[in-house]
Parts: sequence; C-alpha cells; structure tokens
Amino acid sequence: AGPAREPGQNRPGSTSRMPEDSRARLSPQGIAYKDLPHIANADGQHLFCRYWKPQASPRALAFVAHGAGEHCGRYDELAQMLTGLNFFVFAHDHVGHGQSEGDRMVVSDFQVFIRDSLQHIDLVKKEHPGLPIYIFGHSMGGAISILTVSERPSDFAGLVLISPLILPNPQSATSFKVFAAKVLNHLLPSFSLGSIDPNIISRNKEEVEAYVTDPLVYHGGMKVSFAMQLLNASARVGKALPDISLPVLLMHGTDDQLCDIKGSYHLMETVPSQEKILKVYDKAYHVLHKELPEVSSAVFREIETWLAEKIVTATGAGGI
Ligand SMILES: O=C1N[C@]2(CO1)C[C@H](C(=O)N1CCC(COc3ccc(F)cc3Cl)CC1)C2
Repeated sequence: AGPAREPGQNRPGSTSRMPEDSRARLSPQGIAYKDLPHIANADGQHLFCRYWKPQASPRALAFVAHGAGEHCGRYDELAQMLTGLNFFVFAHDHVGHGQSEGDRMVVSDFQVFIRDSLQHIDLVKKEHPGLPIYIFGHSMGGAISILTVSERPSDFAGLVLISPLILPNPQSATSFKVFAAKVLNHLLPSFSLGSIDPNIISRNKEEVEAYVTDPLVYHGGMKVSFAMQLLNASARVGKALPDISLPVLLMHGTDDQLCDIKGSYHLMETVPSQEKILKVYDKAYHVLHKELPEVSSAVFREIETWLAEKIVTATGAGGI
C-alpha cells in the first residue's frame, strides 16, 4: 500500500484535509501560525500581528491600519519613530492581506476590517490599561480607522490619517464604473477591474520598486466585489464624519490619483473636532510616508511633533 505516510499526510487523491487547528494552520506563505504572532478573528481566521515595543514603559498606544493590497510590515519605519516617543505600536494584516488568512483582497463585508481592528485594540488595551490610544490609517486603512473611531467615539485620544480613502477618486470610480461595478457585482463578482498602477503610488522610484517587488503585497487585479466594499466603505465614512470629534491630524498630496484630496477637504469641513489639522503636500502622490525624501521626512516630523505635544500634556509632564 505504498510508502508509510506520516499520520495526517494526505494520500494522493484523498480529499481529507490536515487537522484544522492552530498547530497545523499555515500562513499563505507556508509558515505555521504557531510560530507567528497572530490573533484568530471572530470567523476563526488567523491574522498576522506585529508589535513594536518602546525601550521604556509605554506612555501611549498606537494602532496602525494598513491599506488595500499591502500589509502592516510597510509601517515599520513609522512604528520605529513612534517607539522613540515611548509608544507601544501594534498592527495586523487585514483578512485577505499579507500573512493573514483569507482569499487575496477579498472581504465578505468591509465591517470585518473594523470588527477585527476593535478586537485587536481591545486585546492590547487590556494589557496596557489606562494608556491613551491613537489610531493611524493610510488609504483604505484611513476608512477603517474613521469607522473604527466612529464605533468607539470616546476610546481614542487622536486620529492620524495619511491620504485616507474618504471619497473614491472620480477617475477610478466614475459614475459609469460605479454602475458597472454594481451590475457586475451581481453577475461576475470576481471580475477583475485591474490592479493599481504602481507608478502613481509615489514619485520615489525606490519606493515604487519596493512595492512592486514586495512578495507580501498583492499585485493582482481588484475584484469587483472588493471595489463594491470600498464604495460601501466610502459611503459609510461620509455618514460617520459628522460624529467624529476627536483630535485629527490629516495629510494629503495634491497629486494623489488614488484617493481624491477633495475627501480630506470634505473631512475638514465636516468633522466637528475642535482640533483638526490638514497638511497638504504640493505635487505629492498617494503614499506620503513613502514619497520623495523631503515629503516623507516632513510627514514623519509632522506626526512626531503633533503627538509629542499631546502625550506630554496628556501625562501632565508639561513645563513648569
Ligand atoms: O502603500 C500603499 N498604499 C496602497 C497600496 O500600497 C494604496 C492602497 C489603498 O488602500 N487604496 C488605493 C486604491 C483605492 C481604490 O479605490 C477604488 C477602486 C475602485 C472602485 F470602484 C472604488 C474605489 Cl474607492 C482604494 C484605496 C494601499
């Protein structure tokens, strides 16, 4: 009956699967989740997590929500900067992204991203009770952050948004495309609308190259069903803005072709926050934290300055 097989090893042609528990569950890259920092979401899907711990005991927490098709490892530099301010930074790869489970860039409902973020935030808050928590979001992660804050209006000390998805870009979501997407979604939800042109994410060629060669970034086309979820998200964001009243730091490039800067202007006109700052970067493209050096260094400095003054006053360690 052929060579002896390890228990559980499938015989060719057999349909039985490996035991579906954490011991055997492998990431899309084939790494056992038991060897990776992870959480299991409410649907039992394993989400890969990253944690950046400060040297001293943390003064604040920061959750980072990454964007469509990318992964939280791309925020290492931002996180390192924040640990320098004694922040404990944490993030995960959203369902269907990076080293987390789920079909690539597929989500049953945009709310799954918000639900999973709140689960992770609640988990870390339990380990660090009483610390102020800030939430960061870029692009689609900006929409996730806004909707996460709108579910917990008093839980967050501040919201930092880097070229957030608020209004779909009129090019990528013309009314015809929206109509077509709605019709297609019923007929061919997996129909591909084509992938993001990497050259429009940043003017920094090295960063474009890093994006193109990053194996954890999804380079396939965007499915109609996912585009519908993004449209659903931007509609929900529009409804949530009037209830956002926490401090907001917002940054957007004038030449962003993926998320319209008009969305950020709209946010500034709509959120009732007492403190809301919009920094506009002339001629900059979409990924401001991975743009030309003068832009990205200004973005990091902006965030660092804004936060430094906030946690000083928050911990009352201000001047005399
Ligand atoms: O560093 C980074 N940043 C990234 C990549 O790598 C950019 C990407 C990201 O999140 N978005 C860029 C694309 C955009 C498309 O939007 C739509 C498309 C069709 C449609 F019908 C309706 C919409 Cl709204 C969503 C937001 C994350």
